[in-house]
Amino acid sequence: MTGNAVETAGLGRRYGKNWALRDCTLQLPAGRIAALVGPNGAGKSTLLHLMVGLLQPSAGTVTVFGDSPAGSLAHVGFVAQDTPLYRDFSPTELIELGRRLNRSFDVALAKERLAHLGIAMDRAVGKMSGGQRAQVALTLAFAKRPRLLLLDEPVASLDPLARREFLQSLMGGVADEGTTVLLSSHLLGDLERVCDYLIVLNHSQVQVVGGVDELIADHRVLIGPADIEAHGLTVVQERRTNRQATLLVRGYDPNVTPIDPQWTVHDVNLEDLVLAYLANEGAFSGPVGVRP
Ligand SMILES: Nc1ncnc2c1ncn2[C@@H]1O[C@H](COP(=O)(O)OP(=O)(O)OP(=O)(O)O)[C@@H](O)[C@H]1O
Repeated sequence: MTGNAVETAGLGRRYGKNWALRDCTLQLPAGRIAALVGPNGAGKSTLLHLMVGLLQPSAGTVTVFGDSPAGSLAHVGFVAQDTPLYRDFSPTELIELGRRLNRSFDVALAKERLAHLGIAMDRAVGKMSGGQRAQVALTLAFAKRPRLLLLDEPVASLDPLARREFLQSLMGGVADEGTTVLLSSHLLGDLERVCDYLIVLNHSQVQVVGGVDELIADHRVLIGPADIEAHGLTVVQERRTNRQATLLVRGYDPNVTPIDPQWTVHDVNLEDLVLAYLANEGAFSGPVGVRP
């Protein structure tokens, strides 16, 4: 599938005088598994709620597969942070509800997944553990066979085994169906394993957006003696001790910007990259590394 699953332009949402999300312009290309990361209160849930039309923008626009959020709802699966389900309903009843509400609802997939997870089909979800409830909510979202799956911290309440199972089925599902996924989480290690696109929000604004491979390729860690500089490079994060300097830089190309040979150059991983940007929130006011 080509094109963008989601496009936002100047999107913002305000509560009173405070912006929960501000001037957010981004594209999420179809078929990607995207990580949405940022500190508490950065605006991640707000962005997801705007994408499904649960919130209305105070500024700007958001489209999903070229349509309004309301117009594209049939193609979107959403699991909110608190996995809201009808607490008195059992999985059997929720599956029946899903089938009646969505013509494409995959009853067999839902039943198989819950059986595989050992979840009681006739027990009210209100009596289940938080992790089991999360699994039921995720299963219902999967079974809708959406083109876009929006997940707000879906693995937070899952145990390590369940987390791995969930992430594997997520990758499998996307490979099979071409589903676009946007997944908010604080677990950077998990995200690194499954995501190929990254959106970093910080203080209500987009700080980084782009393909993970392109972003990794565009950044390097330089390590050298404490007293040398890296002239001509964009430094995202700089740490100096008495003996050593460690810089995370963007756009390093040895053919364009020769550096002091005392620097050693190292690759970055996603976790280092995200943490460097989050630690240096003031340095960049708009998105960087935009190469979908
Ligand atoms: N209903 C509301 N009324 C007032 N302010 C709100 C409301 N919902 C969110 N906010 C504020 O908007 C900002 C963004 O909140 P949001 O829930 O989108 O952040 P988040 O990145 O999802 O955070 P977390 O990682 O803690 O879930 C926060 O400062 C929050 O206090």
